[in-house]
Amino acid sequence: MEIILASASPRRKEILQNTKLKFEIEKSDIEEIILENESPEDMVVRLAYEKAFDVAKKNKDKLVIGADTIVALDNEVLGKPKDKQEAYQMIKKLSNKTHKVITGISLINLKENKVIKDYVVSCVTFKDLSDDSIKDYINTNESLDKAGAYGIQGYGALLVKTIQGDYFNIVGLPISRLSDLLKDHFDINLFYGG
Ligand SMILES: Cc1cn([C@H]2C[C@H](O)[C@@H](COP(=O)(O)OP(=O)(O)OP(=O)(O)O)O2)c(=O)[nH]c1=O
Repeated sequence: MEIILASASPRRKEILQNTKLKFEIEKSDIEEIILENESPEDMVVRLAYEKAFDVAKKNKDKLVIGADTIVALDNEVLGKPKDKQEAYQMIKKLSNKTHKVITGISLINLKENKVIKDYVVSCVTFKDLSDDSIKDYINTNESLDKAGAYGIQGYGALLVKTIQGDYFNIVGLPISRLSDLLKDHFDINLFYGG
């Protein structure tokens, strides 16, 4: 079965490219709308599904993979900051606390009427950051396209005290869970690619 990753994220592409899987990229153009009274977990699962479904409609015989990542501090969802000022506020909020990074994944093959939805949670504890170190981080310019305004794969690693759970989930694609879902539901083995 041909596979499409419904994502414009270079990180997701890179993580999946570290396996033997052959896939194409086709990005979805859904609007990421936030609904009131929706839990962070429900939200990422819904958005991952909407991204995958948008691409699956145009590719009914293919298997489409969608994902969405957010940062949740208590019950507040931190998505991508709109500017450096908001990025600064987000990092300040995360300082000296533990937050969840949640990635929703959805696998859709409309021909076989299969829709799989799941999510993975990792916990990240930030150091007690000084205002100067937050400023230094914002000046790296890596905040703006990332949930929670940081990238653990870059300078963001310097903000982190500990992590619990799957590192790749924090970067945007929980490859270990995805591998289980592909095997269990589609008989696809990432060690071999097919
Ligand atoms: C917390 C964290 C997030 N991120 C990224 C992962 C996601 O790409 C991004 C969250 O945005 P998403 O909306 O999940 O994804 P995207 O817009 O980049 O790509 P697409 O919707 O086309 O699939 O934040 C990191 O790269 N590192 C981190 O440490």
